[in-house]
Amino acid sequence: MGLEIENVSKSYGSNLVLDAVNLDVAPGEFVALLGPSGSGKTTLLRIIAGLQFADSGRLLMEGEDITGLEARLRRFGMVFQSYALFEHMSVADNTAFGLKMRPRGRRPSRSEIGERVKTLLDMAEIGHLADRYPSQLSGGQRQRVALARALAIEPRLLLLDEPFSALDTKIRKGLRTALRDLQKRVGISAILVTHDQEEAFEIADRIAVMSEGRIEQFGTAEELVRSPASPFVSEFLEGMANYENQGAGI
Ligand SMILES: Nc1ncnc2c1ncn2[C@@H]1O[C@H](COP(=O)(O)OP(=O)(O)OP(=O)(O)O)[C@@H](O)[C@H]1O
Repeated sequence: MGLEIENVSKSYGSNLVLDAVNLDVAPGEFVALLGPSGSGKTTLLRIIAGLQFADSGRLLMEGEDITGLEARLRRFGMVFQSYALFEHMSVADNTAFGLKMRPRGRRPSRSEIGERVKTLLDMAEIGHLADRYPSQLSGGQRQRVALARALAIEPRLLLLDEPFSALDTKIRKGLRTALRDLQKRVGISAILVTHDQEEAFEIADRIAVMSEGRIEQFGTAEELVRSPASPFVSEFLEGMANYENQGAGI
């Protein structure tokens, strides 16, 4: 069942930013929202997160209507480009934060929290950094902490908005693999916003190509390349490939 997005529209004044968007994400599936700047990717992700609300349409998570549910009640994990870690807390404490904040009845014991944090940090390959502070980490390591922290609360869905775009090429590639492995091992559904075709193709099971507030095509990388649904999709993918071949990209 996963996440179902039905006819979601959103305008800012007279600017229609999302135009009756439909999308479904299966349990355990990794979906990328790929498109040029201004196509509505971030707005759609923020609506899924509950940080913004659609003007019309519905969102269902595991069959539950979450359209009007506030963000903190959705149990979604989030990682953004500049994810603010708590600078005065160690990596382990940052990761444990969401669990420690739970009301007493739903809070795991100290030792359970410790175990879960250790497992996640090991899975994110930063177990050896548990006692460090964010200021002592590289950008890539910080994003690994952000990822472990987002997953610690056992979210129903993982939302990622250009999480690696501030990092350099080599580190980004390593993180893509780490993200993909972690997501599959945890078995969670995930949605990644990116304008980077290589990133989308490498990580996602299916890719939604967006343009001007609409999903032009939703399919696997192979489907998009083999049978693009519109001139926009073929031109967009071609443009990206040329850009990369010239050595200008990624
Ligand atoms: N708070 C806002 N108020 C007014 N217009 C907005 C607001 N947020 C976004 N927009 C507009 O909505 C459109 C879609 O923006 P959005 O950030 O969703 O696109 P995007 O595909 O994520 O782009 P980018 O890759 O540059 O982040 C843009 O035209 C943008 O200017």
